[in-house]
Amino acid sequence: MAGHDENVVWHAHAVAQADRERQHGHQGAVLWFTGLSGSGKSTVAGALEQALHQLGVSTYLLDGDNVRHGLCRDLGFSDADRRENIRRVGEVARLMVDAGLVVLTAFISPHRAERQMVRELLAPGQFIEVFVDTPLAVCEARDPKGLYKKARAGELPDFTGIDADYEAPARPEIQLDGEQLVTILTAQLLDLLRGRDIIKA
Ligand SMILES: Nc1ncnc2c1ncn2[C@@H]1O[C@H](COP(=O)(O)OS(=O)(=O)O)[C@@H](OP(=O)(O)O)[C@H]1O
Ligand SMILES: Nc1ncnc2c1ncn2[C@@H]1O[C@H](COP(=O)(O)OP(=O)(O)O)[C@@H](O)[C@H]1O
Repeated sequence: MAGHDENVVWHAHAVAQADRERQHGHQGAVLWFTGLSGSGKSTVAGALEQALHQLGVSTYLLDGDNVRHGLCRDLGFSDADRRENIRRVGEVARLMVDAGLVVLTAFISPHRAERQMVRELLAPGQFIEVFVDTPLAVCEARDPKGLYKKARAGELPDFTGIDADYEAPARPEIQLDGEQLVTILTAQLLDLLRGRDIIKA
């Protein structure tokens, strides 16, 4: 893969992130949801996006299932491919934060190192790690796509939580109890965004 080219120079544009944020009436930030398959990342991120949209906040939801149909369609689930998946999504999220959006991402993102890599792409306070903490047994019982069943049967190798690692965040900005009602979890996240002055109180 081509690396950084010393002949390519960063161009500072006349309209800056702060100008775009002023126009939106809120700050740009990324809410980085992480958790096991079936923990509720997409569901909670989707409910929060709907609530934010109703409040007039400019949002975008990047979801693993969808991104893997396009931007990351060439990637599988080896450690190297997951890393590249998260790197690309991190870069896209960074551009969207620069555009002044509240970005929600829903990726398993199982490794601490990759989540830290994305954190370091963003300015302090703009990366909010949301750990959707749902026990493996609960995720496995939900199994909406039947993937745990396949993984247990040995038909889906490298499945997170079964035969691939999930490293829980040590210090997420917020840890959600994934067995609580989605409305309660959404309210907790709205409080966090207000408390951090990302959206208006
Ligand atoms: N081997 C393996 N391990 C984990 N997940 C798998 C696997 N194979 C397919 N899937 C499906 O892909 C979704 C996870 O994709 P992500 O892009 O979020 O994964 S990662 O962050 O790169 O680890 C995940 O979606 P969610 O259930 O929404 O998390 C699964 O539906
Ligand atoms: N807080 C919750 N309480 C009960 N069921 C939930 C909750 N959050 C999600 N679910 C259900 O769990 C399943 C997995 O949720 P999903 O959002 O697809 O998880 P993920 O994106 O982490 O894979 C879905 O069937 C969803 O309806």
